[in-house]
Amino acid sequence: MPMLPVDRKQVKFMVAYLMTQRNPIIVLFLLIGVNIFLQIYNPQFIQSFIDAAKEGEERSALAVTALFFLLLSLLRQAITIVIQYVTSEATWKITNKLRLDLTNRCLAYDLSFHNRHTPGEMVDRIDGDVGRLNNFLSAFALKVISNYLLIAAILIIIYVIHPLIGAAVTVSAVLGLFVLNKLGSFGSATIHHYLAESAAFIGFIDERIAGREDIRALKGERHILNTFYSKLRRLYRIRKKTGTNVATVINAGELVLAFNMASTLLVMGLIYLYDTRLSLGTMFLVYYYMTILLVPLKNIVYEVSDLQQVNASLSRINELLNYRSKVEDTGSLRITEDRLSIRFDEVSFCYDNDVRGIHNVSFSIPANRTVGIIGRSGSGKSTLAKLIYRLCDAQHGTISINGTDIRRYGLENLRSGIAVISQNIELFEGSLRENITMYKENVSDEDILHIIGLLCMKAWIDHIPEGLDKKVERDGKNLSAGEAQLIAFARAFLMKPQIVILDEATSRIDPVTEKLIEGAFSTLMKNCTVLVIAHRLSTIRKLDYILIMQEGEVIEFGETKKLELDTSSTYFKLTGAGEGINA
Ligand SMILES: Nc1ncnc2c1ncn2[C@@H]1O[C@H](COP(=O)(O)OP(=O)(O)OP(=O)(O)O)[C@@H](O)[C@H]1O
Repeated sequence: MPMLPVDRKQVKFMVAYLMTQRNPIIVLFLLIGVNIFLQIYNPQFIQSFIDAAKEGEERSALAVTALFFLLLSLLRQAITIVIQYVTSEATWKITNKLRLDLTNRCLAYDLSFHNRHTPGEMVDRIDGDVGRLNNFLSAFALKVISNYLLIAAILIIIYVIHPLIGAAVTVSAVLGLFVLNKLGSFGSATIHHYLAESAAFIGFIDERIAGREDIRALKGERHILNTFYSKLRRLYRIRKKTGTNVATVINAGELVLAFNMASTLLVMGLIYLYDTRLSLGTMFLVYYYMTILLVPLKNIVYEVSDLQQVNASLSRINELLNYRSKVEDTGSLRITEDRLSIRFDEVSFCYDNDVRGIHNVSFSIPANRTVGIIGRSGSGKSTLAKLIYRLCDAQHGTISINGTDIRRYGLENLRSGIAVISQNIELFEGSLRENITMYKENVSDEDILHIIGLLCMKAWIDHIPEGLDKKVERDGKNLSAGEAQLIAFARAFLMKPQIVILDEATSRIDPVTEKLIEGAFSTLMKNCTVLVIAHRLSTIRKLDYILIMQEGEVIEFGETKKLELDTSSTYFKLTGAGEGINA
């Protein structure tokens, strides 16, 4: 198809998705074929009608011809409705699969990807871009295909009727298509630019709305509104430019078609004057075909702008699907042991913006032992957790579990054994049960209540009249921060992890509940290797090991008991200096 300014890779990609709905698409092509046949065949009744009327045919015979014309027109309309239904059904299935694939990929991508793309931007890609693609497939792709088939069929039939007129119409149509094709690529770059800016704008709004409470508390509204306004102005300017380009394409296309139609009609008139074999009915038939021909050609002009948007959306979808995660899931080993040791060997990691996460970190935690990690804010404590969980991979050094590099384990298998509980707890709209089980259907209420009991949270759940059926609102709005943390604990221990990472996990719980929970932890964590990231020394005193971070480096690592007695150790000085102090 000469009109499609879509690159080959994107066509290949779309074909792969279209193939998932092979049968409905075959049915569609058959229906489109019948539809085109009727469009070509039906006008011949008009030709017969005109010629018969001119020759004084009986009224009843004329009425039969007219009736056939009407019946076939009705049949064509019915087929058009079926085509629309099957198309919309198939395209929804295709684009929903694409939405699912994109969401899955985005969830699996590494930290570096998520650092670069805000959630709002991803929503625009997964829903906005795929939505545009859906419109393209349902309202456009099939229309374009039928348009081209119809153009070809009309040209053939006009050739059959009169080769010279056929040649004139073909020259006119090919010229028209050539010019439209040239117009098609005009403005594609501005549309791409507009879509990228619009996604970033949605990301901006999303982030500001999420941070509304802090913005209000810190009186940041004025600044936010000013930035919002300047971004809107920028978007408006780009949109104006894009709109001008699209309008130019449509108007220029219309002009080309009008000129083409007029000149072809002139040529046809001349041929009619000199060729006495041509009847009035035949001339009307050719004219009728020409008017039908104008419809797909005009459609193509209007759809050029849609196509440009889809082209831009397709390349953005492809970009998202083809992103090469820096955390590659190439390992095939499975963790089979219950007891897991963790070892860091000269591990260094830098974030994308060249910020040093950790540098040359080495330590070793034996299986089923506990380690408390302390250090000033930004010293790299959470980075250690992200590396063990493989949200990102170290650029240097090796992290191993039971002596094997963690990159050699399957990612899902590795993560399934690690529970990370942090301050940022994500809760979802649904029941308390769903939020604890994370939608796993094979977890019974008894299992949940057992864990809740072990975590000494029974009094809390008994206090809730609806129990596990309690409705949790979006983002856990109807729960306190402490309650959200309790849910996170239940959620984590329900998965029976072998490694538990607590990143400031009890910071929002009241001191009485914290004491209760700490007691429960010691039972639950007996069979786990545990890393506790903390700001308060009291939280980690009872743990087996202490690791002190400073500016991305480990400045001390050792057994708590030994460090407590070593007067030269940083830990000794810290505990001597008192509570609540960071290294
Ligand atoms: N996603 C990120 N992208 C870029 N830099 C980051 C990212 N996360 C952390 N950093 C940077 O890496 C360094 C270590 O951060 P990390 O979160 O590990 O510190 P931390 O000791 O856990 O701090 P806190 O106690 O405040 O949680 C900091 O300088 C921080 O700015």
